[in-house]
Formats: sequence, C-alpha cells, structure tokens
Amino acid sequence: MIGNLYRLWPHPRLLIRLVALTSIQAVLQGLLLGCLVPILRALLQPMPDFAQVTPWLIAGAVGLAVYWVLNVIATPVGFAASMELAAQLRHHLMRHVATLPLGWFTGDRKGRLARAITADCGHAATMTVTIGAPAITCTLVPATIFAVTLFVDWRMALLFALIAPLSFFALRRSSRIAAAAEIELEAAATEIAGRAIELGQAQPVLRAARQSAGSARMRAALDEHRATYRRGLGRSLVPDLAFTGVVMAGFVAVLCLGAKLLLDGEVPVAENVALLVLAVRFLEPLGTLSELVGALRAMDNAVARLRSILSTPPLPQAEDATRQIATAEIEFADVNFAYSETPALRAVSFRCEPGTMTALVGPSGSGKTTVIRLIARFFDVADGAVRVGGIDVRAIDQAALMDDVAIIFQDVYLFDDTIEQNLRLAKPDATEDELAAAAQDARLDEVIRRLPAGWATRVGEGGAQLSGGERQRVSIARAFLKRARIVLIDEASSSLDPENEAAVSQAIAQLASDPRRTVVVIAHRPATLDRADQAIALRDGAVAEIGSPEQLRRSGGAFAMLYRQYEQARGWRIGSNRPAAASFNPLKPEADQP
Ligand SMILES: Nc1ncnc2c1ncn2[C@@H]1O[C@H](COP(=O)(O)OP(=O)(O)OP(=O)(O)O)[C@@H](O)[C@H]1O
Repeated sequence: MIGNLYRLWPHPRLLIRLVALTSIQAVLQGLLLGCLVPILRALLQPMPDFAQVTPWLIAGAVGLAVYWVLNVIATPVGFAASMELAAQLRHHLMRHVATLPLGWFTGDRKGRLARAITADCGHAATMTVTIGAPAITCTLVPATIFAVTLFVDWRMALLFALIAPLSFFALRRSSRIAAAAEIELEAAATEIAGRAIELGQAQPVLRAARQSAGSARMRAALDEHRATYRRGLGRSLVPDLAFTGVVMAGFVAVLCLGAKLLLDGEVPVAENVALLVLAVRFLEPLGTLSELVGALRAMDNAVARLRSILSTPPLPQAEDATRQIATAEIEFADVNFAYSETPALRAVSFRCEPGTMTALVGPSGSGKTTVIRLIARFFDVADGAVRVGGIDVRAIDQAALMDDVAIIFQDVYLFDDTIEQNLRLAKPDATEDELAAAAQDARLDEVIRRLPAGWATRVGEGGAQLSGGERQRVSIARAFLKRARIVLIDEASSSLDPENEAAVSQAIAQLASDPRRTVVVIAHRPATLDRADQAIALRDGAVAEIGSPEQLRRSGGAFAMLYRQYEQARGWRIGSNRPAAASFNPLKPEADQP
C-alpha cells in the first residue's frame, strides 16, 4: 500500500517529509511512555528516590516539548501536504493523459478520467494525510512499546509479540472483506452516477413516459447501492468482531501475566503498573487501526484507479521524429487494424493528393471513422503504414502532425466561453483580420452578426447556445484559422436546416479549393459526393471501390447504389414525412429497403 502511494506521486519529497515527521512523533510517543518505567520504579517504593527520578523527569519533559513542537509543525505541514499532493497528482494525471493516444478517450474512459481528477486525486491526497499519518502512528507506537518492554520484562514482550501477529491476521481478513465491499460499493455508486446523468439528459423522454422522478433502472440502481452497503456491513461484522475479540483477549492475557509475575515476586508493583500502562498503549492503537482499515482500503482503491490510468502507455514517439511535414499527401499502404479481435480495416490502400477532396462512403461499421482516426494517429496500425507527406505517421512528431490536421466531427464540442475564444483555440495569437477571414470562409460571420454580443457571445456548455450546423461552422473556421493542410470531416448524417446545410457545404468546398490542402470527408450528401475528386467505398473494413464519383456512378456498383439512395432519401425528406437517410442500409439491395 505504502509502495503504491509512493510510486503514485511524481515528487514524493513532501510525502517523505510527512512520513518522517509522523514516524519520529510515533517513536517519541513510545519512548516517552517508556520513561514511565524508571519514574514509577523510583517513586513507587517505600522511600521515593527523587535523585534517581530527576534525570528521567527532565528527559520526559524535553521529549514532551519536542513532541509538542513536532506536533505544531506537523499540523500545517499536513494541511499543506494534502493540498499540494492533490495538485501534484492532478497535474501529473493531466500531463500523462496528454501523451495518450486520442483513441484512448472512449466515453467510458472519459468518465473514469473525470472521476479520477475530481474525486480520486483529492481522496488519495487527503486520506494520505488524515488516514495515512494515524496509520503510521498506530503501527510505530506499538512497535516502539514492544522494544521498550523487551528491556523491562522479556515475558511480557513475548506476549505482546504473540498478540501482534494474531491481531494482524484478524485485521488483514477484515481489511480484505472491507476492500471487496468497497469495490462493490464503488461500482454501485458509478451505476447511480450513470443513471443520474441519464435522468438529466433524458428528462423529455422520461416525462413523456411519466417517469420524470427516475426510471426503473435508476430506482434499481439506488436499491442495489443500498443492498450492497448492507451486504458489506453484514460481511465485515464477523471479522471486525474477531479482531476486537483478539485485542480484548490479549488484554486479559496481559492482566493474567502481570498478576502472575507480581504474585511470584518476579516483577515489583511499580514495574507491573508501568507494564500495564504500556500494554494499554500497545493494544489501543491496534484497535484504532481496525477503524482506519476501511478508509485505508478506500484510499488504496482510489490509488489503484489512478495508477490504472497512469500506467497506460503513452503514444510511442520516435527519437528522431520529423517536425515538419513537407506536403499534405495521405497514403494508406496495405493497412490492417483491429480494435479487438475483429478486424476494423483489412488491407486498405489508397492515396489522397494535396488539393483534392476524398469522400469516404460505406455502411455503418464499414471502417470510415477508423480511416479518419488512423490519419490523425488516434491509434497505431497493426500492419502496413499510414503516411503523411510520404512519412509514416509513427515517425512524425505528434504535435507537428496535429498542427497540420483539423478534425471536424459531427458533434462539435465547444467550450463554455465566447465564440472568439473558441475560435482562438486554433491559433491563440490570431489577429482580428485573421479571425474575420476565417469566419467569412466558414460562413460563420453571418452567425456572429446575428448573435446578441457578436464575437463576445458565450456559447454555453458544449456550445449549447448554437445549433449543430453553427457549431460545425465554428469548427470549420478553426481549420481555416490554423491553416491546417489536412482536414478530416465527418459530415453530419442527420438533417441540418437548409441554410446551415448550404453554408457547411460551401465552407467544405472552400476548404477543398486550397491546392496545398487535402480534405477527407465521411460523406452523407450527394452534393458532397459530387464535389469530391475521389470516392472510396468501404465494405467490412476493406476497399470495395475506388475512383472518381462520376466513374463509380457509371459503373453501377456499391457506390452508385449508395448515391441513388442518398438522393432518394433527400427527396423523401423534402417531399414526404418518411424518415430520412438514417433508416437506409446503403449496400443492401434496394428491394430490401424500407
Ligand atoms: N473504440 C472502438 N472500440 C472497439 N471497436 C470499435 C471502436 N470503434 C469502432 N469499432 C468497431 O470497428 C468497426 C469499424 O467502425 P467505424 O466506426 O470505423 O465504422 P464507420 O463506418 O465509421 O461506422 P459509422 O458510419 O456507424 O460511424 C466496427 O465494427 C465498430 O464496431
């Protein structure tokens, strides 16, 4: 546990100082109690020997003063340490996740990361101080008392040595059960958190179903959490009682041994009294340790969750990585890639020249998004190579690659800041003219003119104040602003309003008109397919067809069928109430379509 903690912090010096301070205090506490032996021995006799007791009283007073000073120092150090450790840990975590492959950030992992940053870092740091320090005291005080007792009476020390491992085993058992219960409780709490998010996000649906106070799943999650808590309590009851029993039995054994030594005349009254005091202080911390054990386990689990993120290997970086990409040419050379067992891409080869736009098409799950992700090096390929400007992306510095790449997702996330700051993310030092030009090219200027505070309008959490099409225009404007030579677009598959659709479509065409730029778009609209210089139809992770859209339409294959269906879908949406493209499987025979 201590090892795990130590390895967790990037700069463990503060932790070492805190542990050293607490350890010195604990040993001092044990030694001060040890002073009682000669003091009582000198005082509890028919003629008290003050000369003999004086040096011990002085030593005790000095020890107490040192203990008090250390205590005064340790309290603020403890507070400062818990803040500092949490801050250190959060920075360490953020620095580490910045080196992870972008493909690591799945929904589930994003949730874990949020929990790690908001809860686990704070818990681990606070508990290190509030639980870790008393745990050290509860271990070192009995250890010191044992050493002192050895000098007073070896038989009593032997009894202490017997009680310690017995209580240690009982404690270990109860701590294991507490750990398992804590993990179950954490899983139940995570389930509740998930359901609570759902409760907020799905309010309209839940209200329509008259379940606004919570779905059946939410209630089930709450019941499960309560049941898990009760189960945990029930399971730890017996081992907890066993531990208390061992400690109590130990104390009875100490009393019996003390009485026997006294009656046999082997240990005088004064020493017997001192031994009893030592026994109490030996056993008492063991009892406290049992109260700390649950919290220690909770801390260990938080530490383990943090370590599981911190131990994720970063994206490998070549020693002599290229820092400047010569051209925006993209090439896939016999690429194979799998997320798990099933291949997502199989022997994919194609080339995209600068100054061209390539449209990726294919049914859901055919590998379009994976192609986009591999160009931006979200993951490394298993076989073959992805090259940009003729260089394998694994040999290009990740920051340099990302400097030249802009990704426009279907769901654009904007920060809860002004529209200007959201745009400046692409180029923090952009001049006003550059901002205005990018906004104009992306047809964002007309949106900004309509907004109440223009460029200074806050876009709300995730960009909620803007429509989907407007958010995409912000994202396209970022691509213009950073002069990205590689633009990867996942065109919105759901319908945009006609104004946004025309604006986004024009902005994409404008992006593609730059002869230095390569645009790859997952296309869902005939207009985009018509504008493309090259189309690649994917099926089951393999290239089914490749050529110019015109050529492929004439050949009457998968692309032609898909094109007709997109056209038809648009016609249906405009002319009737039938659902739009989402219900089509482009590579299914038309007769089988709805
Ligand atoms: N993060 C992931 N982890 C595991 N498997 C994944 C992941 N992302 C995609 N896949 C799988 O890889 C295959 C290709 O998925 P991909 O998202 O590239 O297809 P797509 O053509 O973009 O689909 P869609 O049009 O639905 O977005 C699918 O079988 C998908 O289930």
